[in-house]
Amino acid sequence: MSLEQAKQVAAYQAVDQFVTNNCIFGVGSGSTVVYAVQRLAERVESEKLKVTCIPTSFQAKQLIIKHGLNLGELETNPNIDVTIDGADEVDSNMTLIKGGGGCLLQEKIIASCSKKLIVIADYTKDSVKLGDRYKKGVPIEVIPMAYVPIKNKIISLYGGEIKLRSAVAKAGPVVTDNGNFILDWMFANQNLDWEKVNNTIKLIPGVVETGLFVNMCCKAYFGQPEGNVVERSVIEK
Ligand SMILES: O=C(CO)[C@H](O)[C@H](O)COP(=O)(O)O
Repeated sequence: MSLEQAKQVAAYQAVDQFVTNNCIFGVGSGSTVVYAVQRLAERVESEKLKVTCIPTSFQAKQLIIKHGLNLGELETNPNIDVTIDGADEVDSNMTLIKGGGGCLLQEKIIASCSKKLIVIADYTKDSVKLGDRYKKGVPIEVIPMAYVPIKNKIISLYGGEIKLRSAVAKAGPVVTDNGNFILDWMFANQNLDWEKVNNTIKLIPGVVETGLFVNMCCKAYFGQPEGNVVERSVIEK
């Protein structure tokens, strides 16, 4: 089974288990979410479901419109029932790295307004410690004028290496949906307390948001090479 098929089975299973009639549904971003929206559109059509979709990015909004789904706004729907989103890496505590696609800020806002955040991913995202599998580091969205001091402060606090994310089909940096830059922090120490790190980095002036999602995700679906899906839930402490 290809990686794409692994993404698809995870997405379909999550949508089948979590989307119900009249729900307010947060739509994540990335390539795996494309399959979730496809499945949602099929179910809305065949079961005549009423679902209001709240996007986490320009891409998500386009997907909702393309599939003829009901597009809502956070302003009028601040209480989201469930959000289904992708992730770049999920560790054994269900801490996530997100933002590989550059949409982390709106993704975190939507996740924070959701009763449940469900992750869908292929098996390559399932790891024990952050950095085991995802090698591009933690994305950090920053105000453009502050990217150099922010970079220096993070390095002096925790070490590692930081790159300003470059655009692919444009000269210069990636500019997010919110008009900001992204720093990718390749941390050197995998044994950090990610909650503390997230809180500390967020206090640096000019940092808008980090791609560390700590204590936010309650369940993850990982599509496997054999075609089955492994489900992992947060263990209550
Ligand atoms: O956080 C994200 C975008 O900001 C994505 O959800 C994450 O990068 C995973 O994407 P994909 O499903 O394409 O692997």
